[in-house]
Amino acid sequence: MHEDPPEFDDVDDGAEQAEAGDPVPSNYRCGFAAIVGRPNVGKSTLLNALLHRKVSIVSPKPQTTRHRILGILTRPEEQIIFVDTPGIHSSARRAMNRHMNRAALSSLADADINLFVVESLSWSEEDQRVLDALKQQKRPIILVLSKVDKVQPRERMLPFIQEMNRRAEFVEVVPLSALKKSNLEQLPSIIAKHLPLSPPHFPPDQVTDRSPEFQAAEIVREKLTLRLRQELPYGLTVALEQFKEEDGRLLVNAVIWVERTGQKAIVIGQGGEQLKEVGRSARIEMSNLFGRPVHLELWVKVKENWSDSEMALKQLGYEM
Ligand SMILES: Nc1nc2c(ncn2[C@@H]2O[C@H](COP(=O)(O)OP(=O)(O)OP(=O)(O)O)[C@@H](O)[C@H]2O)c(=O)[nH]1
Repeated sequence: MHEDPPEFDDVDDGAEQAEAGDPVPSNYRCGFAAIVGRPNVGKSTLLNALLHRKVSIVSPKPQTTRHRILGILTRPEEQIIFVDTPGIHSSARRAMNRHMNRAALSSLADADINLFVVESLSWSEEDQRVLDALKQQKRPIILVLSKVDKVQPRERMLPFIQEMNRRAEFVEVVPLSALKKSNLEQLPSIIAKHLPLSPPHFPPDQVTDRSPEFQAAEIVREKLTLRLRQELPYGLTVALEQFKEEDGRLLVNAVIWVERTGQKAIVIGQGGEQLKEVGRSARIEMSNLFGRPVHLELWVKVKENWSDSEMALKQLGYEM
């Protein structure tokens, strides 16, 4: 069972937003904060909660995020460019998994500060591997202990925090729940202290570097991932064939690429029900995001072993 995604309607956290045209103060700070950790610890949920906007898709299945995604938070005194990264994982046998690890590792090397996300009360060899990679970078690390809403009673956190502090020197340890939006408010100010003095890199109203087309494809992939069981989500990807506006509506055609014919039948479902339901929920989310009606057509096609072919990955839009 998965938890309901948090809502992002006009949340007011009391922080003022910067406006276009405001003069930039000389003590303005701007830089990159990478969000790193093993798969499924809640990195994308954290990014979305910090931005009050969904810029990165979320599912209960590990390895949902496949790309490096920027989420931009602009405030009167700082612009924090968050980098959501794929979960770093040890079994990187397929080309897709190697691409994901590369994307994550290059992000933490480029960041001014790293947010190391660890699920509260849960420590594994995979977490240790991420920490080892982080330590090599010699950048400040904020330890984010995610999903504290699942910890009862809260006192159980204390020995865990002590244990974590023995593993590395963190500039701050922040236990929080991105899902319940608790203890998030202080994080941007803590991060900002470690960013260089610099004018903003992006206009104040820009929230992500990702195009509307990318976001539309990701929405379809999220709905599929939420509905499909077991391994199948890892064997599919979504590519847009059409994304255009006509008479005030958005016309979107997307192809769902799977690796085998048998998978095609599973995605479509009995009597086409599954695909219809995916299309319905994706269309509703796209209409909300783009603020206009959406006509969405989905096609399912087979490209054998696309996830283990560097060439197919490139053709399907994965940066190599
Ligand atoms: N209870 C609880 N669940 C959370 C919280 N944050 C995230 N989750 C859940 O954890 C699961 C994984 O969340 P994601 O944000 O996709 O995790 P991720 O680290 O980006 O995952 P990858 O894409 O695999 O790297 C989802 O089912 C989320 O709803 C939280 O604060 N509390």
